[in-house]
Amino acid sequence: QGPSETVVCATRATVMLYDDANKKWVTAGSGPQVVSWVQIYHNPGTNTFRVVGRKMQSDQQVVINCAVMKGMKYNQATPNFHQWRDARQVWGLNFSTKEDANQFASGMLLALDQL
Ligand SMILES: CC(=O)N[C@@H](Cc1ccccc1Cl)C(=O)N1CCC[C@]12C=C[C@@H]1CC[C@@H](C(=O)N[C@@H]3C(=O)N4[C@@H](C=C[C@H]3C)CC[C@H]4C(=O)O)N1C2=O
Repeated sequence: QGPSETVVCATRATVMLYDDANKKWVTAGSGPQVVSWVQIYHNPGTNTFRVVGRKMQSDQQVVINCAVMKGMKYNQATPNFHQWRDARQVWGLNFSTKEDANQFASGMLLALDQL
């Protein structure tokens, strides 16, 4: 979180990327598939939002740092799996509970609404 950013929402999720070449989902980041702490940051100065996720393990590896683009379609494919496209790839969030999923989705929809 930068100095001028506030946190819109924060949940646990496994961050995934769609490997278009092999038509399969892979977990983002290196090493074992672990749950990440995924936050949406807002920079009120520039009115921009980004999704930042860090693995909930010792190295806190950043596995997603993705701008929320105006007009982006946030697809709640299932109650526990939500996905969206950015310029280069498709991101997926696998939530352990519907509550976590709803919490994140409401933060994302709020962000999209303010762009
Ligand atoms: C127009 C457009 O872009 N459409 C996109 C979706 C989209 C629509 C609108 C706006 C943005 C976006 Cl992103 C599209 O369809 N996409 C985006 C890339 C992938 C996919 C294309 C084909 C495959 C077929 C199966 C399906 C899929 O992946 N389902 C999941 C799934 O198989 N899994 C994941 C969990 C649950 C399921 C829901 C966890 C791991 C794995 C598993 O269950 O083991 N697909 C997609 O979602």
